[in-house]
Amino acid sequence: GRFLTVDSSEAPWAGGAGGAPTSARCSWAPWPRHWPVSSGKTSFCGDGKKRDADTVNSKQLLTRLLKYCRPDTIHLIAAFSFLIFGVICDSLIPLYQGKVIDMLGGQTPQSSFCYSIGQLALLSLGSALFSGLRGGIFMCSLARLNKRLKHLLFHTLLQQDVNFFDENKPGTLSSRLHSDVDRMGRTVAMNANVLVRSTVRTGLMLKVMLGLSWELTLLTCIEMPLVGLVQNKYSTLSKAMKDQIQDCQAQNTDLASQTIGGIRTVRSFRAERDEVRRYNAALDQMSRIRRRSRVYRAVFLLLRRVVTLTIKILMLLQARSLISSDRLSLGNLVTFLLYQKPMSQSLQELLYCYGETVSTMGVISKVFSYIDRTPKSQKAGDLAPERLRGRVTFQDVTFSYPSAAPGPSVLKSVSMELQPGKVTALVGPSGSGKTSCVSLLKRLYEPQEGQILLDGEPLHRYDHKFLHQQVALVSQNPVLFSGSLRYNIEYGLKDCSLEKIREVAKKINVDEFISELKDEYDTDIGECGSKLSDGLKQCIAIIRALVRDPRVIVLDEATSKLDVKAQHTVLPEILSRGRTVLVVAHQLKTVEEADHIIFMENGGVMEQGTHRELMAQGGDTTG
Ligand SMILES: Nc1ncnc2c1ncn2[C@@H]1O[C@H](COP(=O)(O)OP(=O)(O)OP(=O)(O)O)[C@@H](O)[C@H]1O
Repeated sequence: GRFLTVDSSEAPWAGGAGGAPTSARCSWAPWPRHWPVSSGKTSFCGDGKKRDADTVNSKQLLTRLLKYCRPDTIHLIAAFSFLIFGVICDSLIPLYQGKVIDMLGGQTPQSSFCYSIGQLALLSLGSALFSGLRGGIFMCSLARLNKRLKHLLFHTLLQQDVNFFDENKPGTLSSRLHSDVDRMGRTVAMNANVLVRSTVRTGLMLKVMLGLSWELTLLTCIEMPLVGLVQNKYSTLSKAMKDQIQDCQAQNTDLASQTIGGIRTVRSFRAERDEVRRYNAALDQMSRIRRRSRVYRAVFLLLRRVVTLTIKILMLLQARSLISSDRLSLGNLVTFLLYQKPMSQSLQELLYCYGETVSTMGVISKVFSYIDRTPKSQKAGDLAPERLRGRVTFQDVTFSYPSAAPGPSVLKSVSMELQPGKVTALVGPSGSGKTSCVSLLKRLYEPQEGQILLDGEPLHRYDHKFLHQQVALVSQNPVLFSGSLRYNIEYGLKDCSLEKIREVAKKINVDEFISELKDEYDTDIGECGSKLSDGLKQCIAIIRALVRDPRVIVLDEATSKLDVKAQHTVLPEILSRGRTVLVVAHQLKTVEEADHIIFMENGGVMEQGTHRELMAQGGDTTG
């Protein structure tokens, strides 16, 4: 019935007599007034100004996190009420147990004994019932909070500019989205839960214990500051270890998913052993960090145990003297001892919770920094004209990838024009900047200088959806998603009928082939289209572009995997309706039929003209 759903390795107090808050991070203060870290670098000994800033920052982060719980306010009020009732029952149980033990002597009438047993049973029942209700409601609220945060983070991630994904690896982002958000939710739920439960319980128990023996209570309370001193040191080390483990975990996830995702390449190069070795090396590094972390933990636990045992011995000596001087009955001693363990557990829970919160601050601040990140690219406008001609103009475009090291620009003052109803070919050797031009045309990046115009208007003035519907790209290796053929074709379109898809498929001669498949357009294509041939993948990508009826279509070696017959069927359909067509190619001889050819080299336009003109000027430098 405990809501504190930290797994046993993380919640050491749950481990019985030997349980000690291994991660409780620092001082003996019952509740944190100063979070020692937010960025993960500061310790208790940091300078005052930095600590104040961290404190404010941490408070803001926690307050903000709590705000996300608002939709569950009613549930949380109910859960906290059950929590308080449960704690009251819990705290009274040892008192009644002591009473019953004192009655075992034989002088007490049977009816009083039965009455006390009844009270004890009622309290136990109440404790179990309230704890169960509290746990259930808290769990539901936590699940809802997690869902809310994940939804928000995923939504924000998808809004980011492409450069953000160049800088952040998919494995790291996925780890933030899943494990970090889970941890954030758990921290806030645990904090609130433990704070209320342990504070109420500690207060009630302290009152009863002081009534039984102030000397023994004092000894019980001395334990905490002593343990706090040891924990203070341990917390700093443990925090650094946790950060390292987290980074290492993200790297390992990345490595494994890259290898599994690229299994075909791995297999074809017989690189399985190398990959296993690479993964093993990563695991070894992780083991080394974990081992060091376990050693710190073992030393900490040992020191803690020594303190606890010393206090226990002192308490037994004191109890003996109290009993022999008739200032304490045996029943009262049993009651005291029954209180002592939950009491120190409560304090440990508070400490653990404090430590867990402190170590989660870095995670919370990282997740919020993603949620708060505003895309660096210019906001899209709302231009969506009914008629678009499709004239594209590059005006003195200079561009470097933001994630690249400083160096010469990838595109240097590129100026060119793509005319409606004409096929323009962008030709050049590898690395000359052709794909970069296409990426800018699709507004995946923004040029640092110059601008790109569509029908005379800068691209950023167009509505985001409209622009991507009007400017379609078909690449050599189109990215398809797991799901059906139809899902992939109508990807991102809300109102695409099967008839429309069929119509386009017929025009490029693949409808018959698809209709012969078992589930026709609902056929599952496997992960990333792995069940399709490369040629069919390109056909699907072409249909996906054409059902949008774009005015500008970019073919980045898009028909390279189609046979000659298929190419001759597909191309007229692409060129129809007076579209602006941009074909990207490496060699002049593959674009003989283009109306206009732009030859690029080293990020600049070297020459342009018809095929005949360019051949007359010296031909294809790429051979
Ligand atoms: N995401 C990126 N981040 C940093 N640099 C990049 C990125 N993509 C491409 N580049 C660099 O930009 C330059 C131009 O690359 P681009 O892909 O535009 O050339 P390309 O002509 O299309 O080559 P290819 O024909 O081989 O596709 C290259 O030096 C490349 O290394």
